[in-house]
Amino acid sequence: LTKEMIESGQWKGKNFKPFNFKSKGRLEQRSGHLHPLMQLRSEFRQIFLEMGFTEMPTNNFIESAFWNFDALFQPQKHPARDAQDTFYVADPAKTITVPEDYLERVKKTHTVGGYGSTGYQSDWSRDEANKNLLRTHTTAVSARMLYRLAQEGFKPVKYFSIDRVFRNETLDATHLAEFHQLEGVVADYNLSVKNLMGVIKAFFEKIGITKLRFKPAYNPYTEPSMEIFSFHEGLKKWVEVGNSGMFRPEMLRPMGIPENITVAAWGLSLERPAMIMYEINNIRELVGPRVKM
Ligand SMILES: COC[C@@H]1[C@H](c2ccc(C#Cc3ccccc3)cc2)[C@@H]2CN(C(=O)Nc3ccc(OC4CC4)cc3)C[C@@H](O)[C@@H](O)CN12
Repeated sequence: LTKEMIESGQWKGKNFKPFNFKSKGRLEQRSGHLHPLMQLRSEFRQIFLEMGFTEMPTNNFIESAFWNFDALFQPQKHPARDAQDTFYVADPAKTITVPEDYLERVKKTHTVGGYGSTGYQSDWSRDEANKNLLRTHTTAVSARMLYRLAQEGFKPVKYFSIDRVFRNETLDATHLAEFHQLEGVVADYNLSVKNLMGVIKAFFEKIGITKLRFKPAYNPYTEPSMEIFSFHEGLKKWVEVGNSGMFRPEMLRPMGIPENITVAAWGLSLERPAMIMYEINNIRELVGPRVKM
C-alpha cells in the first residue's frame, strides 16, 4: 500500500491481509539508561534522603574565594589556593557582594583570631577573598548554608550535597581536573566526634561498607579531622573511603553560629566508588569522549 495507491484510488481493487497489531517492531527498541556515575549519584542521593538529609543548592560552579576558602578559615597563603591547584576565573574576576559585617569578622579571625583562637597572625587581603574561581569542594556550599542558617535563626539541620568540583591537578589514570564530591553536614547542640563517627558508620553501612577505621588527619576547616578507611574484601586491602571532621569555631563563630552548636561533616567522591564497583582502572573509561556502554 503506497501513497500513490491511496491518492489514485487504485487501492480499492486490491486484497489486503488484516493488520497484525501484535507483530514486533523491526528493530529492537533500545531504551535509554543513566550513565553509571549518574546512577550512583541517584543511589547516594536516595541514601542521604532516607537518612533525613536535605539537599543543598549546588547550582553554582563558579564561587568566590571568600566562600570557598576564607569563610572556611583556610589561610590566604595555603598552597591549595595557588593557581596550580585552583582554577581562577578571569571574567568575571571579582566577587560582587559578600556580607560586609561577616567579611570583617572573617578578616579579624584570620588576622588576630578570636573565639579562643590566635588566628594566623598574618595579613588578610580583601582582593584575594574577592577572586572568583571554580569551586574546589562543595564545602563552599556548606559554608553558605551554615551562614544563612545562623542569620535566619539556628535550628538543628542535616544537609548534603553531591555535585561537580574542580581542581587544577595533574591528570593521570585516576585523576581528572574535576570530580563529584559528596558531603554530609550535621549541625546540632553539642555534637562530638562520636556522633560524627556514628553518622559516617550509618552512611557507609547503606552501601555495604561495615569495617571502618578512622585515622587522624588535617583539614584547615575541621578540628579534629579524620580520614576514613574500610577493608575492601574484594581488593583484600584497606581503602580510603573519605575524609571528615568537626568544623572549627574559627569557621562557625564568625557566621553567628551559637557557642553550644557543633557541626560534623564528611566527604567522599563519586568517581572512586564507581571505579571500584564497575572494576574500572582508568577513569577515562568512566567519563570522557568514548564511553563504552
Ligand atoms: C582530591 O581527591 C579528593 C578525593 C575525594 C574526596 C576527598 C575528601 C573529601 C572531603 C571532605 C570533607 C572533610 C571534612 C568536612 C567536610 C568535607 C571529599 C572528596 C576522594 C575521597 N575518597 C573516596 O571517595 N574513596 C572511596 C569512597 C567510596 C568507596 O566505596 C567503595 C567501593 C564501594 C570507595 C572509595 C578517598 C580517596 O579516593 C582519595 O584518594 C580521593 N578523594
